[in-house]
Amino acid sequence: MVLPEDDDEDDEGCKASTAAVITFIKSLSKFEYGSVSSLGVKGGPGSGKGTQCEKVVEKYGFTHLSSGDLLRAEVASGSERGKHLQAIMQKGELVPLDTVLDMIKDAMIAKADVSKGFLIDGYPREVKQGEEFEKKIGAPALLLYIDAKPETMVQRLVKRGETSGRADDNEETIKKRLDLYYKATEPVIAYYESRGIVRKIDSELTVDEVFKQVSQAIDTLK
Ligand SMILES: Nc1ncnc2c1ncn2[C@H]1C[C@H](O)[C@@H](COP(=O)(O)OP(=O)(O)O)O1
Ligand SMILES: [Mg+2]
Repeated sequence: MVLPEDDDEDDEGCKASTAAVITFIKSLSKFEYGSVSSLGVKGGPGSGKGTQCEKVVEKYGFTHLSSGDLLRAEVASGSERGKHLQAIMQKGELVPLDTVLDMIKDAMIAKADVSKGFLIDGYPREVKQGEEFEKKIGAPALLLYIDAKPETMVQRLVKRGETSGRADDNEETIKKRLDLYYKATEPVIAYYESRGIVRKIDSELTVDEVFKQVSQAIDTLK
């Protein structure tokens, strides 16, 4: 899936300054926050990533960056890129690699001076995205793997769909998203597992019990 050419209009002009800011972020996070510069949060749709991230933000002062939320905000803006993205997301497909990474990068730059760390929720979806993230931003300190059974995820999403207004919280799209999740995400988990940074969180429990495990994982970084 390729975006229209004119999306890259100002790309060249921005590249140099973006690179400088990213270098600045990296040195800043190393200097002030040790290794807690970015934390990946993975798990299937409906596993509870958003719910847990919200609690981490509250307790640890991290900034929550959900790739899905960033994309939905772009759609809500009504831009040409947003319209194109909406069509892809409605089908339950993955949006182009560079688009998501650029949005995450921009959001990190915007919060670099006020954030204690970043929760990168729902990204990378594919190993290739993970490699791109490391090239352009840096390796995550930890990967929280929010693990729930497929039945649990479907059940939670159907329920969320009653109030979320999300175009993709309907049963047909949910099934597609779960299929895609298992195909694309398991290699991603394996990729980070080989580096020893995955912390598996049992998300079949209550929100608070899940959060206890999440907190323990984050506390090991201090
Ligand atoms: N541990 C838990 N027990 C019960 N419901 C939960 C839960 N964690 C999250 N939920 C609910 C909240 C949402 O309505 C729905 C999906 O959660 P979410 O945080 O939006 O998931 P995700 O961001 O991984 O898609 O399930
Ligand atoms: Mg979410």
